[in-house]
Amino acid sequence: MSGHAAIEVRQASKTYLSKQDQVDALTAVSFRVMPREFVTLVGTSGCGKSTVLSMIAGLIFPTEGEVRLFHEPVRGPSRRIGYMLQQDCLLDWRTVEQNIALGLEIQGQKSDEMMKHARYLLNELGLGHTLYQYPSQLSGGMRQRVALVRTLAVQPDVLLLDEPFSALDYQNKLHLEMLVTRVLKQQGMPALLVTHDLEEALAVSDRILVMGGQPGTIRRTMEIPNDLRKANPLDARAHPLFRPLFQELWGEIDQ
Ligand SMILES: Nc1ncnc2c1ncn2[C@@H]1O[C@H](COP(=O)(O)OP(=O)(O)OP(=O)(O)O)[C@@H](O)[C@H]1O
Repeated sequence: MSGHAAIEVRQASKTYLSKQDQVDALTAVSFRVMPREFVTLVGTSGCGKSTVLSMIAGLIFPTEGEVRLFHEPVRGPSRRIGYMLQQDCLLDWRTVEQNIALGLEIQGQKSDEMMKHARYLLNELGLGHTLYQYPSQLSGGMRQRVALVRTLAVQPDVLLLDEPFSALDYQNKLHLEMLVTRVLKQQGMPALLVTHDLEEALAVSDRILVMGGQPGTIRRTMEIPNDLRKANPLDARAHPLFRPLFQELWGEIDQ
Protein backbone atom coordinates (compact mmCIF):
# COMPACT_ATOMS: atom_id res chain seq x y z
CA MET A 1 0.00 0.00 0.00
CA SER A 2 2.71 2.51 1.01
CA GLY A 3 4.43 1.85 -2.33
CA HIS A 4 1.64 3.70 -4.11
CA ALA A 5 1.81 6.95 -2.17
CA ALA A 6 2.59 10.19 -4.02
CA ILE A 7 3.95 11.71 -0.80
CA GLU A 8 4.99 9.82 2.27
CA VAL A 9 6.18 11.44 5.49
CA ARG A 10 7.54 8.90 7.98
CA GLN A 11 8.13 9.78 11.61
CA ALA A 12 9.53 13.17 10.63
CA SER A 13 10.80 15.52 13.32
CA LYS A 14 12.38 18.90 12.77
CA THR A 15 14.51 21.02 15.05
CA TYR A 16 15.66 24.40 13.74
CA LEU A 17 19.09 25.27 15.07
CA SER A 18 20.70 28.66 15.11
CA LYS A 19 23.71 29.94 17.05
CA GLN A 20 21.59 31.20 19.94
CA ASP A 21 18.51 29.09 19.71
CA GLN A 22 16.88 25.73 19.14
CA VAL A 23 13.24 25.39 18.05
CA ASP A 24 11.55 22.00 18.08
CA ALA A 25 9.05 22.57 15.28
CA LEU A 26 7.76 19.06 14.57
CA THR A 27 7.79 15.69 16.22
CA ALA A 28 7.05 12.26 14.73
CA VAL A 29 4.80 13.37 11.88
CA SER A 30 3.62 10.54 9.64
CA PHE A 31 1.10 10.62 6.81
CA ARG A 32 0.64 9.80 3.14
CA VAL A 33 -0.96 11.48 0.18
CA MET A 34 -2.22 8.97 -2.34
CA PRO A 35 -2.47 9.55 -6.12
CA ARG A 36 -5.42 11.84 -7.00
CA GLU A 37 -5.96 12.64 -3.33
CA PHE A 38 -6.45 16.17 -1.96
CA VAL A 39 -5.14 16.37 1.60
CA THR A 40 -5.20 19.47 3.80
CA LEU A 41 -3.18 20.41 6.88
CA VAL A 42 -4.89 22.66 9.40
CA GLY A 43 -3.85 23.80 12.87
CA THR A 44 -2.95 26.86 14.90
CA SER A 45 -0.18 29.20 13.91
CA GLY A 46 3.27 27.80 14.61
CA CYS A 47 2.33 24.11 14.76
CA GLY A 48 4.63 23.34 11.85
CA LYS A 49 2.39 23.21 8.76
CA SER A 50 4.76 25.18 6.51
CA THR A 51 7.69 23.18 7.87
CA VAL A 52 6.00 20.01 6.59
CA LEU A 53 5.52 21.53 3.12
CA SER A 54 9.12 22.80 2.99
CA MET A 55 10.39 19.31 3.83
CA ILE A 56 8.33 17.77 1.05
CA ALA A 57 9.54 20.47 -1.36
CA GLY A 58 13.11 19.55 -0.45
CA LEU A 59 13.91 23.04 0.84
CA ILE A 60 14.73 21.77 4.34
CA PHE A 61 15.36 18.31 5.74
CA PRO A 62 13.90 16.45 8.70
CA THR A 63 16.15 16.11 11.73
CA GLU A 64 14.78 12.61 12.15
CA GLY A 65 12.58 10.46 9.95
CA GLU A 66 12.12 10.54 6.20
CA VAL A 67 10.12 12.15 3.41
CA ARG A 68 9.46 10.29 0.16
CA LEU A 69 8.07 11.50 -3.12
CA PHE A 70 6.81 8.75 -5.43
CA HIS A 71 8.84 6.17 -3.47
CA GLU A 72 12.09 8.17 -3.67
CA PRO A 73 13.66 9.86 -0.63
CA VAL A 74 13.53 13.66 -1.01
CA ARG A 75 17.08 14.99 -1.30
CA GLY A 76 16.37 18.45 -2.67
CA PRO A 77 13.88 20.38 -4.83
CA SER A 78 12.18 18.22 -7.44
CA ARG A 79 10.68 19.06 -10.80
CA ARG A 80 7.82 16.77 -9.93
CA ILE A 81 6.54 19.30 -7.39
CA GLY A 82 4.52 22.44 -8.09
CA TYR A 83 4.58 24.86 -5.14
CA MET A 84 2.10 27.70 -4.84
CA LEU A 85 2.25 30.36 -2.14
CA GLN A 86 0.10 33.16 -0.77
CA GLN A 87 2.14 35.77 -2.66
CA ASP A 88 1.76 35.40 -6.41
CA CYS A 89 5.44 36.33 -7.05
CA LEU A 90 4.62 37.51 -10.60
CA LEU A 91 7.26 39.63 -12.30
CA ASP A 92 5.75 43.05 -13.05
CA TRP A 93 7.91 43.67 -16.12
CA ARG A 94 6.81 40.48 -17.84
CA THR A 95 3.49 39.97 -19.59
CA VAL A 96 1.14 37.21 -18.43
CA GLU A 97 2.44 34.99 -21.23
CA GLN A 98 6.05 35.66 -20.22
CA ASN A 99 5.19 35.02 -16.57
CA ILE A 100 3.58 31.67 -17.25
CA ALA A 101 6.65 30.75 -19.33
CA LEU A 102 9.02 31.55 -16.47
CA GLY A 103 9.03 28.16 -14.73
CA LEU A 104 9.50 26.43 -18.08
CA GLU A 105 12.44 28.70 -18.90
CA ILE A 106 14.07 28.11 -15.52
CA GLN A 107 13.71 24.35 -15.95
CA GLY A 108 14.88 24.47 -19.58
CA GLN A 109 11.59 22.91 -20.62
CA LYS A 110 10.13 25.69 -22.76
CA SER A 111 8.80 24.33 -26.03
CA ASP A 112 5.87 25.10 -28.34
CA GLU A 113 4.03 22.13 -26.92
CA MET A 114 4.54 23.12 -23.27
CA MET A 115 3.50 26.73 -24.03
CA LYS A 116 0.42 25.45 -25.82
CA HIS A 117 -0.52 23.55 -22.68
CA ALA A 118 0.13 26.65 -20.53
CA ARG A 119 -2.13 28.76 -22.76
CA TYR A 120 -4.76 26.02 -22.61
CA LEU A 121 -4.66 26.20 -18.79
CA LEU A 122 -4.90 29.98 -18.91
CA ASN A 123 -8.03 29.64 -21.05
CA GLU A 124 -9.42 27.02 -18.67
CA LEU A 125 -9.06 29.54 -15.85
CA GLY A 126 -10.85 32.19 -17.87
CA LEU A 127 -7.80 34.36 -18.54
CA GLY A 128 -7.09 33.68 -22.20
CA HIS A 129 -7.64 37.36 -22.99
CA THR A 130 -4.87 38.52 -20.61
CA LEU A 131 -1.96 36.94 -22.47
CA TYR A 132 -0.30 40.24 -23.40
CA GLN A 133 -1.29 42.19 -20.30
CA TYR A 134 1.01 42.98 -17.39
CA PRO A 135 0.36 41.84 -13.79
CA SER A 136 -0.34 45.45 -12.69
CA GLN A 137 -3.37 45.43 -15.03
CA LEU A 138 -4.93 42.42 -13.26
CA SER A 139 -6.98 42.04 -10.06
CA GLY A 140 -5.64 40.05 -7.09
CA GLY A 141 -7.77 37.03 -7.99
CA MET A 142 -6.63 37.12 -11.61
CA ARG A 143 -2.98 37.41 -10.55
CA GLN A 144 -3.35 34.36 -8.33
CA ARG A 145 -4.88 32.44 -11.25
CA VAL A 146 -1.89 33.38 -13.40
CA ALA A 147 0.40 32.15 -10.61
CA LEU A 148 -1.53 28.87 -10.62
CA VAL A 149 -1.05 28.49 -14.37
CA ARG A 150 2.67 29.22 -14.01
CA THR A 151 2.88 26.50 -11.34
CA LEU A 152 0.96 23.97 -13.44
CA ALA A 153 2.68 24.87 -16.72
CA VAL A 154 5.73 22.77 -15.85
CA GLN A 155 3.36 19.80 -15.54
CA PRO A 156 4.26 18.75 -12.00
CA ASP A 157 3.07 15.41 -10.62
CA VAL A 158 1.99 16.83 -7.26
CA LEU A 159 0.88 20.25 -6.08
CA LEU A 160 1.81 21.88 -2.75
CA LEU A 161 -0.36 24.82 -1.78
CA ASP A 162 0.66 27.08 1.12
CA GLU A 163 -2.30 29.38 1.87
CA PRO A 164 -2.74 30.30 -1.81
CA PHE A 165 -6.26 31.68 -1.34
CA SER A 166 -5.89 33.48 1.96
CA ALA A 167 -5.12 36.96 0.62
CA LEU A 168 -8.22 36.92 -1.58
CA ASP A 169 -11.69 38.25 -0.83
CA TYR A 170 -14.41 35.66 -0.24
CA GLN A 171 -15.78 35.64 -3.77
CA ASN A 172 -12.38 35.27 -5.40
CA LYS A 173 -11.34 32.67 -2.89
CA LEU A 174 -14.36 30.53 -3.73
CA HIS A 175 -13.81 31.01 -7.42
CA LEU A 176 -10.18 29.94 -7.20
CA GLU A 177 -11.05 26.95 -4.99
CA MET A 178 -13.51 25.83 -7.67
CA LEU A 179 -10.93 26.23 -10.42
CA VAL A 180 -8.11 24.50 -8.55
CA THR A 181 -10.22 21.49 -7.55
CA ARG A 182 -11.56 21.19 -11.10
CA VAL A 183 -8.11 21.33 -12.72
CA LEU A 184 -6.67 18.86 -10.18
CA LYS A 185 -9.51 16.41 -10.82
CA GLN A 186 -9.15 16.79 -14.58
CA GLN A 187 -5.43 16.10 -14.39
CA GLY A 188 -5.68 13.46 -11.64
CA MET A 189 -3.04 15.36 -9.68
CA PRO A 190 -2.60 14.86 -5.92
CA ALA A 191 -2.33 17.96 -3.72
CA LEU A 192 -1.38 18.98 -0.20
CA LEU A 193 -2.85 22.26 1.03
CA VAL A 194 -2.02 24.29 4.13
CA THR A 195 -4.77 26.62 5.29
CA HIS A 196 -6.08 28.44 8.37
CA ASP A 197 -9.56 28.41 6.89
CA LEU A 198 -11.51 25.40 8.19
CA GLU A 199 -14.41 25.96 5.78
CA GLU A 200 -11.99 25.91 2.89
CA ALA A 201 -10.41 22.71 4.20
CA LEU A 202 -13.82 21.01 4.38
CA ALA A 203 -14.92 22.28 0.98
CA VAL A 204 -11.91 21.13 -1.05
CA SER A 205 -10.37 18.09 0.68
CA ASP A 206 -10.64 14.34 0.61
CA ARG A 207 -8.90 14.17 3.99
CA ILE A 208 -7.95 16.72 6.63
CA LEU A 209 -5.00 16.34 9.00
CA VAL A 210 -5.36 18.37 12.18
CA MET A 211 -2.01 19.44 13.59
CA GLY A 212 -1.38 20.86 17.03
CA GLY A 213 1.11 21.22 19.84
CA GLN A 214 4.58 22.64 20.05
CA PRO A 215 6.48 20.83 18.64
CA GLY A 216 3.70 20.10 16.21
CA THR A 217 2.30 16.70 15.46
CA ILE A 218 -0.79 15.25 13.79
CA ARG A 219 -3.58 15.06 16.33
CA ARG A 220 -6.33 13.66 14.18
CA THR A 221 -7.26 12.64 10.66
CA MET A 222 -10.71 13.48 9.32
CA GLU A 223 -11.91 11.57 6.26
CA ILE A 224 -14.41 13.63 4.33
CA PRO A 225 -17.58 11.70 3.46
CA ASN A 226 -18.03 10.82 -0.20
CA ASP A 227 -21.10 13.00 -0.69
CA LEU A 228 -19.17 16.07 0.35
CA ARG A 229 -16.12 15.16 -1.71
CA LYS A 230 -18.17 14.83 -4.84
CA ALA A 231 -19.67 18.30 -4.42
CA ASN A 232 -17.77 21.31 -5.72
CA PRO A 233 -16.52 23.79 -3.06
CA LEU A 234 -19.63 25.96 -3.42
CA ASP A 235 -22.17 23.14 -3.16
CA ALA A 236 -20.16 21.49 -0.37
CA ARG A 237 -20.73 24.56 1.80
CA ALA A 238 -24.50 24.14 1.39
CA HIS A 239 -24.45 20.38 2.10
CA PRO A 240 -26.24 19.25 5.31
CA LEU A 241 -23.06 17.49 6.51
CA PHE A 242 -20.98 20.64 6.26
CA ARG A 243 -21.93 22.45 9.51
CA PRO A 244 -21.68 19.40 11.81
CA LEU A 245 -18.26 18.57 10.37
CA PHE A 246 -17.18 22.19 10.75
CA GLN A 247 -18.18 22.09 14.46
CA GLU A 248 -16.27 18.85 14.90
CA LEU A 249 -13.18 20.27 13.23
CA TRP A 250 -13.41 23.50 15.23
CA GLY A 251 -13.45 21.43 18.43
CA GLU A 252 -10.21 19.71 17.38
CA ILE A 253 -8.19 22.89 16.86
CA ASP A 254 -6.06 24.23 19.75
CA GLN A 255 -7.62 27.55 20.70
N1 LIG B 1 13.83 28.95 9.70
C1 LIG B 1 13.41 28.82 10.97
N2 LIG B 1 14.27 28.98 12.00
C2 LIG B 1 13.85 28.84 13.27
N3 LIG B 1 12.59 28.54 13.63
C3 LIG B 1 11.69 28.37 12.63
C4 LIG B 1 12.04 28.52 11.25
N4 LIG B 1 10.92 28.31 10.51
C5 LIG B 1 9.93 28.05 11.37
N5 LIG B 1 10.38 28.10 12.65
C6 LIG B 1 9.60 27.82 13.87
O1 LIG B 1 9.05 26.51 13.77
C7 LIG B 1 7.73 26.47 14.26
C8 LIG B 1 6.77 26.02 13.15
O2 LIG B 1 6.74 27.02 12.13
P1 LIG B 1 5.86 26.88 10.80
O3 LIG B 1 6.04 28.12 10.01
O4 LIG B 1 6.16 25.59 10.17
O5 LIG B 1 4.38 26.81 11.42
P2 LIG B 1 2.98 27.05 10.70
O6 LIG B 1 2.04 26.09 11.35
O7 LIG B 1 3.14 26.97 9.23
O8 LIG B 1 2.67 28.53 11.15
P3 LIG B 1 1.73 29.63 10.42
O9 LIG B 1 0.38 29.02 10.39
O10 LIG B 1 1.82 30.81 11.34
O11 LIG B 1 2.32 29.88 9.07
C9 LIG B 1 7.43 27.88 14.79
O12 LIG B 1 7.72 27.89 16.16
C10 LIG B 1 8.40 28.75 14.03
O13 LIG B 1 8.75 29.89 14.79
